[in-house]
Amino acid sequence: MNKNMLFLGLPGSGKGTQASLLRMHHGYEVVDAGHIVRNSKEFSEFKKTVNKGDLLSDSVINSVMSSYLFNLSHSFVLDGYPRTIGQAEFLNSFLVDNQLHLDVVFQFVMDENKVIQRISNRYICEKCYNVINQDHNICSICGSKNFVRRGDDSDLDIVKHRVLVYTNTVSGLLEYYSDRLVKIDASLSIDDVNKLIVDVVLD
Ligand SMILES: Nc1ncnc2c1ncn2[C@@H]1O[C@H](COP(=O)(O)OP(=O)(O)O)[C@@H](O)[C@H]1O
Repeated sequence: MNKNMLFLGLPGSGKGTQASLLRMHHGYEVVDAGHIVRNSKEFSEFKKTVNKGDLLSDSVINSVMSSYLFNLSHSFVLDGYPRTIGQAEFLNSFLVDNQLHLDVVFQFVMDENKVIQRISNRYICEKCYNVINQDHNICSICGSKNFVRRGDDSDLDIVKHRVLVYTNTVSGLLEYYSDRLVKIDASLSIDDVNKLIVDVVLD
């Protein structure tokens, strides 16, 4: 059985790109918290917090994520959830109740200045919010050719704030998951990062 995993890493460190590759090539189910938040019917209520670069409260995000967690069955990638100990504990009790297991936690390690630079140049698909690889002019998920900047990507101060929020919250999670943590150098090429992940998670 393929291993279930969680991605931790700064915004812009390539988590979404790697999750998409695992979905396309290895049939992984991807749970992308940011995507779920931006597509949720309550987004108008969340927009102010999201566009400031702040986290939604644990109770709000746990409730938004619940229905997606209920659909988890086999090999899954969690991207962007959990981000706090409160969320990790909520997830853990859900997994235990449903006889599921989180096998590996990848920490995407990358220099803050590099991710800030990457985010400043990043575009997403207007239709499905997939991150667009700059070499392509068509969305690999839905085929749309219309790309936009994300509200929370467009302002440098907000990007820096998201980096700070990540740095302040991740240390607790690194400790919580220390028994299954694997660090990867996220500044390597997309293919090389993919190989590192695949080597660990595929049996
Ligand atoms: N696990 C979470 N806990 C709280 N808020 C979240 C969570 N996941 C996503 N959000 C909200 O959605 C926003 C966008 O998420 P995401 O696209 O994953 O951002 P980033 O690229 O900054 O990691 C976050 O800045 C936050 O406001």
